[in-house]
Amino acid sequence: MEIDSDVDSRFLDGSHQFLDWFRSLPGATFHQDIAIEDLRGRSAGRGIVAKADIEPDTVLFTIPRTSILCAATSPLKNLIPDVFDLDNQDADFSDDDDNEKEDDSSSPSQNSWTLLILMMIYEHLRGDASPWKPYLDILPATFNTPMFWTDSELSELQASALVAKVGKADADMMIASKILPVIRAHSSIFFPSGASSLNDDQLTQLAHRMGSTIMAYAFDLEQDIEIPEEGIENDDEWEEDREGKTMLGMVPMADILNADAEFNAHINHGADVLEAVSLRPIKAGEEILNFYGPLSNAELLRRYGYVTEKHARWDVVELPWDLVEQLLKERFPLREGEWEKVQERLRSDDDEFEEGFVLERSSPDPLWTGHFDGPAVFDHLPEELTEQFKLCLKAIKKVTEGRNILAARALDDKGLRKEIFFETVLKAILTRESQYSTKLQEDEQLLNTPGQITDERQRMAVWMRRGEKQILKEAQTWIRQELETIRNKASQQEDDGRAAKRRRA
Ligand SMILES: C[S@@+](CC[C@H](N)C(=O)[O-])C[C@H]1O[C@@H](n2cnc3c(N)ncnc32)[C@H](O)[C@@H]1O
Repeated sequence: MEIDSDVDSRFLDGSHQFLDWFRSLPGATFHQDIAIEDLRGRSAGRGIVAKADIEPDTVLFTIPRTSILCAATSPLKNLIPDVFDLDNQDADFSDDDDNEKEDDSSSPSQNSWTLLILMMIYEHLRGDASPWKPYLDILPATFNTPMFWTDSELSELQASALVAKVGKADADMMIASKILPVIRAHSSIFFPSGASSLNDDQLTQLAHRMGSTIMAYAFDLEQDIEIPEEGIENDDEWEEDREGKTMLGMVPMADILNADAEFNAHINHGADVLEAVSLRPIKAGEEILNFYGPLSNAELLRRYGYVTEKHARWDVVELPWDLVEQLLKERFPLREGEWEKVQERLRSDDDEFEEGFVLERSSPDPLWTGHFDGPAVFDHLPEELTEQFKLCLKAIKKVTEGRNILAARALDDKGLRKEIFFETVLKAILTRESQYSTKLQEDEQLLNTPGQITDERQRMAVWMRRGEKQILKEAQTWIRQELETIRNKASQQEDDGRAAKRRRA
């Protein structure tokens, strides 16, 4: 990547000023053997790199809680207390999973996510007066998340379910209903006399920028109060909350750490400080890496705007039920009107019925050292899919009052049912594969031929869709093996039956 020398020196100045500011915070520490480095050459922005070998359990840096930008520290909370008073709003976002308003981006009530956007906009507009200025200066102004992609860039995602999750329209609605009205109602606070105001378009853009920064940089501050003792297996703490239900904060320095599926550092959350600690020996020159969670590359791209080879182990692909259902309709021809009844029965229990299923490998969580102890393997189909398939057979039997012999037999005979199940899912997977406009080999060739892809967004899109196609291929191989086992077993049973007959004769 070519880097303009002016931009370059501003980038370096930004890092220096930020580090000076950070070091001056009461209670902050920054280990002498680490440094903030320019990693733009590999499209990774800033990162922290070891300058000498580092022992495990070394405190790499310490962040005083007072330096975190969140509802507990932001002066905005005292300036507009009503807006921050979540208890007295229509929607309670505390921890009620069933609260429907929680996802309602058109409701005016706030959540921890929108409040942090407001705090960041406020601090940004304060300019030099903001105590977080050197920190805000190094936060990104542009993003590589698909939210900011053009239609033509988005088309590179092809048939990925990510297309439906980009969420630009929802974000626009959230900004229009929750952010702009608050700023306009308190314009003297956001734009004190002398400060030039921003029009709605400019404010909307600023809110998008802050929202995307939070998505990729903020930490969930409530779940992490306890310091983990024995590593992080089975610990949900990396499942950072981006749905607005918990207290989010911007944590200077902790968010300079890049991350990968194999990592070597962890942020411990203490009562007064947060500490970055090495999990294992780190060699001089190695990047210090955090962990953002067991995320697929599609999810990594959606939230953080990057993809990595190691995260491919958690790649997923969605299989819509419609594809399976269509094949069942062909396999079990029914009389006019009967199929609609089957569909109705299946959907009669809203809680049980699934519109789609996620195909994924079995992949153990990383060890507390940040390593894996085994490969990710495709070795199962979702249980819920097997269950829904069986429910569909039951619905066919019921609707046809037992007239459909195949459905009735498949319900009684587990082996036959399994065979029909795998055959159907295999065909559905082949159809799903054909929804992508290029084949796996073409994507591989694109990625492996130097000069074929010059655009970073295109590279990430091809990388991500190739990962989904790889799962589809692995699923086919696994299902074919399962089918072979089932058929071998059935023919063995037939042979045994014939041999027994001969013996009796
Ligand atoms: C919390 S920030 C980390 C610091 C960031 N590199 C910066 O310059 O401000 C998260 C962002 O860093 C980038 N990032 C993190 N890990 C990365 C990796 N392994 N490879 C490439 N980019 C990465 C992504 O752009 C992501 O949205």
